[in-house]
Amino acid sequence: MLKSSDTTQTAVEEAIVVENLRKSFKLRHTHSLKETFLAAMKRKPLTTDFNALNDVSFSVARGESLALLGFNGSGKSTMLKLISGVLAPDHGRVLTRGRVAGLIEVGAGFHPDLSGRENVYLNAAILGMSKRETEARFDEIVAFSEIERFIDTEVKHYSSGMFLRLAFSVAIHTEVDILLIDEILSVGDEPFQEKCLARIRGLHDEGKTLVVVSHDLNMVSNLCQRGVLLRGGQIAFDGDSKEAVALMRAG
Ligand SMILES: Nc1ncnc2c1ncn2[C@@H]1O[C@H](COP(=O)(O)OP(=O)(O)OP(=O)(O)O)[C@@H](O)[C@H]1O
Repeated sequence: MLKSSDTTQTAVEEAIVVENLRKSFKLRHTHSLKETFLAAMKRKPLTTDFNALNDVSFSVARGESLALLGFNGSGKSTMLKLISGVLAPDHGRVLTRGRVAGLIEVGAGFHPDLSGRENVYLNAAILGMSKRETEARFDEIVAFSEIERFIDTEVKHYSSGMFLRLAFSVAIHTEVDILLIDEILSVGDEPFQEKCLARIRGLHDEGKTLVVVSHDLNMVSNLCQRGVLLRGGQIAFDGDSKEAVALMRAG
């Protein structure tokens, strides 16, 4: 089923359709009450709109792996948040088909006062899994994360790597059709990164759709066939991921 505020159907093979997307944020120009007051008196604008993404359109076929590339601040994470539905666009629309799991901010769905065990159930529920489904996969999820000893510890005592391990483990053990992965892989140590990459490749082989953001250009161009290069919130290149990386490196 297609998830969208709009009922227009897309071609069957498309997992994600992004149409004329614009997302702007307000930039504040004052940082104290006094400055705000003085600026208001002088009728100076207190904020200006800044387009993090401006008129971006592309689509991702089912089973495709797409790397979102670009320098710091080019709009990659904003794009992932719009695809996952964490953010709403100011203009345009995003259509997705199937279950979307986003690994966007480490531990974003975690409640600090709950234990790892309770958070597994909470996060799995957020990703659309029933309690019974989670119970059936619980041991596998914890084994993959390799944090068995700490599973009953409150997650506020976890390191960022431990957060990542559990969050990643839950996400890849749920029934997903589209997996969105932001830089977070870099939080894990090398052996865990390798294990995650192998699992992500496995999911792709099974036909899942991937959208990956990473500054590890070699890894991402090996993992993904296609690269979309963002520059200043707009698409500068859309094509072979190795070509996109070469263009990015050229500056
Ligand atoms: N909530 C927000 N409020 C204001 N500005 C924001 C917000 N989120 C993002 N931005 C701005 O939007 C622009 C794009 O940010 P985004 O995080 O999408 O970039 P990015 O390509 O993922 O960068 P990086 O490689 O550094 O992670 C940046 O200039 C950022 O400051």
